[in-house]
This record gives sequence, structure tokens and C-alpha cells, in this order.
Amino acid sequence: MDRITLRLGKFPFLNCVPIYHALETGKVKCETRFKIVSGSPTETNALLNKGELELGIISSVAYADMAGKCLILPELSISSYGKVKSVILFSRIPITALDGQPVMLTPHSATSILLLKLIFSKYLGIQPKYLIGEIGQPNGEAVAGLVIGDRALRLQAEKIYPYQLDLGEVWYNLTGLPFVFGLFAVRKSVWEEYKQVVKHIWQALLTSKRWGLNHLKRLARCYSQLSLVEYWQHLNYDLTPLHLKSVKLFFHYLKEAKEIETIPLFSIIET
Ligand SMILES: C=C(O[C@@H]1C=C(C(=O)O)C=C[C@H]1O)C(=O)O
Repeated sequence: MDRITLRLGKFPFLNCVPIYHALETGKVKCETRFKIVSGSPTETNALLNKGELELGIISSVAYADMAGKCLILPELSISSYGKVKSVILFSRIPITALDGQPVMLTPHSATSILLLKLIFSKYLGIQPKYLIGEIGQPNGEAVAGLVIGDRALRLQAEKIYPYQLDLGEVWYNLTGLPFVFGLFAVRKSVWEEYKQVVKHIWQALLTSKRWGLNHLKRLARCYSQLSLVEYWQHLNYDLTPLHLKSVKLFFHYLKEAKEIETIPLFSIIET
């Protein structure tokens, strides 16, 4: 029996709870030994790229760089059909007035940053001045900023910024497609050597996701926040042909905008 311990990447965001909770808490058993490593999207992207993770969630756009060394795990993603609620551009002034204005881009994101740039350049015809960092710092010069994850949920509740753009909603209105923020990937070399082990953990993730989606209220109570049920219901965790069509369209636009060099082939593990 293989005694490898797989390092499985996860985001430290509430969006991951429905997929990971049952697996992390042992409610769903997995024959494979694994260790969960938590990091922001830019961190898990880099760790998987360097081989410091064997598999896990990454920004969807990171796959464009890593397609040579990674494969996609089926039936899993972090997506939304419309409002995502945790990928938001917050602004002090109307969004259409942001031309030439400083806009902060969170350093934790890869995909959402490019989606925002695309929305500005392709659909709004606006060219803000991009800076990397988080909004809300004292003396910060930015009038607007892209925020992802739990901080985006909190900022929305605080209502400090009067103008807000939900990027999942914009993509859906423009394309009629779900937007795929995160994909699950495994390193090719790991898949080649440990197919059964990878399949075990993939199956455990699917079982854990099913458990999570059937117990959203119970999960929300763990965080003493019943409103999380509605948040999680806005998210979608599948990877259907429609999701893949959407990622391909997104990559096509990114290539047009010279943000990525090539559109990769989408290689999914055979299960
Ligand atoms: C849905 C979200 O989007 C996240 C944003 C990502 C990115 O911008 O690279 C990647 C994965 C997602 O989990 C979120 O932050 O809640």
C-alpha cells in the first residue's frame, strides 16, 4: 500500500467550507493520507506550481500557466451563476468615473484581478491606474479596490463603500455563463505515479462536498452566522461542460488582451 501523504491545498476562505468541512473533521473518511495546506489563491497557485502541494484548489487562470504540469479534477470548482458575493470591486465614486483613478488590486487574487481588468477594458472602456494592495488602509490613495474572500463579505456588510460591483454577476450578465474562480488540479507527475491514491482523495472531496451542500445550515451554525447559508447557495461547486465553456471563453478574452500567451488544452483526469 502506498504510504504517501498528499498535501492538499485549500483557501482560508469561507467559500471552501462546504467542500472541505466533512473531510477535515473526519465525517468523511479517506483511505489516502493527506495534509491540508491553507493559503490564499496566489499562495496555493505558487505552491502547486513549485511541487510543494500535490493537489488542491487553485485560481482558474493559474491553469493557463500550469497546464503542462497539472491536470484538472472533475466535478469540482468554486464558481457562481451570477452574484458571487465575495469577489467585489468597492468604490467611493461611481464605477464609470474610475477612468484614470487609482484602483487597488488585492495581492491574494490571480483570476479576479484579470476578470476586473477585462471588465474595465473590454466592456466599460475604462482604464484605471492599477496598484497592488488592499483598500481600507489609512492614507491609502485608492478610491476603489478589488477585494476577495471573507474580507469582501465583511466590507459589504459594513457599507463603507457606496458603489460595488460583483464580478460574478457582471460575467453572468455579459455571457450567460457561470464564472469559474477556482479549479481543482493535481500535478501530472503525482497522478502518473499515484493514480489510485489521487482517486481516493478526489472521491473523498466529492463525498465531502455532497455532505456539505446537504448540511449548509449546520455548517453556518458552526460559524454562528446563518447568513452564510445564502452565501454558499450563491456559490456553485460543480464543473460541467458549461463551466469549462466559460473558462475557455475567459481564457480566449485574456489571450486577446495579451494577459496570457496561449489557451491551454483542458486535460481532466480519467476516473
Ligand atoms: C469566489 C472567490 O474567488 C476566489 C478568487 C480567486 C482568484 O481571484 O484568484 C480564486 C479562487 C476563488 O476562491 C472568493 O474569493 O470568494
